[in-house]
Amino acid sequence: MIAPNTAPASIAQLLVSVRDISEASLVVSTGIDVIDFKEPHDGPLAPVDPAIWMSASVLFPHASLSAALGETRSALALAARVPPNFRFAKVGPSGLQSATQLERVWRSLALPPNVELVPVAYADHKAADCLDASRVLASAITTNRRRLLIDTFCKNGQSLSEHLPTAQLASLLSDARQAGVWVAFAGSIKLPEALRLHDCGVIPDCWGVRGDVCFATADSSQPRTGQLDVDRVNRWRKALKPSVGCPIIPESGSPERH
Ligand SMILES: O=C[C@H](O)COP(=O)(O)O
Repeated sequence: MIAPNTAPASIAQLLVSVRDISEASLVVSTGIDVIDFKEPHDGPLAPVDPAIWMSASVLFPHASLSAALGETRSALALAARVPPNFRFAKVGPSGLQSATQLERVWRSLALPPNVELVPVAYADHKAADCLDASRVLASAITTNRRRLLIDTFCKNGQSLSEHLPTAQLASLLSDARQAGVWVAFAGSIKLPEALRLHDCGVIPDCWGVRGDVCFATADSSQPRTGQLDVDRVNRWRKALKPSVGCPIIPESGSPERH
C-alpha cells in the first residue's frame, strides 16, 4: 500500500460530465456531487453552448454545477459568461510552458465572484505541450488556489494511471493535502481502476468521469462520446458512497433534494 503523508479522505466526491440538459436531468437525483458541463466530442475540456449553462443554472439551482471552459483562448473568452450560481469552472493549460504564463491566464479569467477556478493539469502533459502536474500544482499552491483537476489531454482510451504511476499520484495527493488543495482525478478512469487506487490508499477528493458512465459506442476508444447511462453513474456512486441516499450535497451547506 502506498500511504500519502497525510490522511486521505475516506469518501471521495463524484463529478460526472454531461453534455446537455437532458443528461443533467438524468443525474441530478443520483447523489453525485458535481454536474459538470462539457462537450465530449470536441476535446478534453470543450465547453458546451453557454445557453446550456444558463438553462442549467435555472433548472438546477441547488446542484453544484461546473463548466469546462476549454483551454486558454476559449476560457478567456467565456469566463464572464459562466452563470453566477455555478460553483466551478475548469480551465486547461495546454500550450502553457511556464508558471508565469499559466498564472497570468488564471489571473486574467473574468469569472463571476462565486465561481471557483479549477485549474487543470494534464497527466500526458507532453502531448498538451504544457507544464507537468507537479508544476501546475506548485503554481496552484503559490497562487493560493484551492483546487486542482488532474486529467488526460488525449482522450484515446489511455487512462490517468497509464500516464502517472500510482506512486506519483500518491505523491501529488500528499503535496496537495499538505497545502490544503482539493484534488480531483479524471482521465478515462474506469471504476475498477478507481477501486484499485482506493485499495492502495490513493484516494482523491473527487473522481471525475465521463467515458465510464456512458453506453458503449461503436468506437471502443471513444466511450465518452456515447450516451450517458444512469445505471453506470449509480454503480460509481454506490461503490464510492454505499450509505448515501440521493441528494446532491453542496459543499458549504446541508443536503438538498431536487
Ligand atoms: O472532468 C472529468 C472528465 O469529464 C472525465 O472524462 P473521461 O472520463 O471521459 O476522461
